[in-house]
Amino acid sequence: MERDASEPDPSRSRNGVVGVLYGEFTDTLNDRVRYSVILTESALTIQRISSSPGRTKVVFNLTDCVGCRAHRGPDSADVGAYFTAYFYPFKRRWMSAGVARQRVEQCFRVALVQDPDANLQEAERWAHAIRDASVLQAPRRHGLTPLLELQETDGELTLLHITMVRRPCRVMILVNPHSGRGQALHLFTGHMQGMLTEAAVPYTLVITEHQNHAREVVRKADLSQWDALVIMSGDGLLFEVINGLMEREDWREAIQTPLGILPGGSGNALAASVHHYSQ
Ligand SMILES: Nc1ncnc2c1ncn2[C@@H]1O[C@H](COP(=O)(O)OP(=O)(O)OP(=O)(O)O)[C@@H](O)[C@H]1O
Repeated sequence: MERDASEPDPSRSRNGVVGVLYGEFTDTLNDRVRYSVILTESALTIQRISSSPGRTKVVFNLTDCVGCRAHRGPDSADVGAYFTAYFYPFKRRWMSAGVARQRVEQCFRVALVQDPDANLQEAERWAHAIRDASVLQAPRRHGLTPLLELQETDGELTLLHITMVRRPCRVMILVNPHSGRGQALHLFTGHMQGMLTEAAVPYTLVITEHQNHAREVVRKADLSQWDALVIMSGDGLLFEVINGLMEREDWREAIQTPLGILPGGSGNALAASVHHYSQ
């Protein structure tokens, strides 16, 4: 008898969870600690394999995942490979009632065989699958472009199919190093740079050197090179960037460029209100 397509495929099901991928990997520091890892369309479920009962299962929502990469370990004699997923889930703050996004890194060692290349291939397969699944959970965040497949019949257009295509979101980041009592650049290198690397977002950093520098850069920039302009500063630099865009001959298109603001100033009223209302 043929299996109903709507029924879960039992070969991809473990502990009642239907997975896109299922694997067993070891802890990065201790080979004797093993985890079962299940990737579904919406979550990564990690369970410590242990004979003693207890709450060892952790579920990460893929909407909180910014990226995942496969890599080798620091020891060249190690045949194992690794994949690391980066999550920013909401968590309760220490000694506070509020919640905030906090970074969680999950790294696994893949040592299925003695061949390091085969292990790396498996780690890459996982990293790829986790990235793809998280992109589909948060298409706008990952810069997915919908491709519409249309068919023309007797002058009428019919939509056949929508495919989401991923292309890297290229960002120009403008930082005023004097902003926020000189803290903006430090905040960028200390926090933002790492997150951009984890999310594999290619960016160009512009550190402003004088008043109206950002305005000139934006006025002259080839905007087809960028998917977004992000300002890390107080409110002043954002106004410069908007003025620069509005002074261009192609200002009608230019002002459509997505703008972002990261709080780097002392007051950050605009960044706070924009981010508050976008939640
Ligand atoms: N390298 C620079 N040297 C001097 N002035 C700069 C430089 N880069 C930008 N500026 C100017 O500094 C002004 C204030 O910048 P911004 O709003 O980013 O910081 P801030 O005043 O520290 O922020 P906040 O108002 O929140 O304290 C901007 O209008 C900009 O023209």
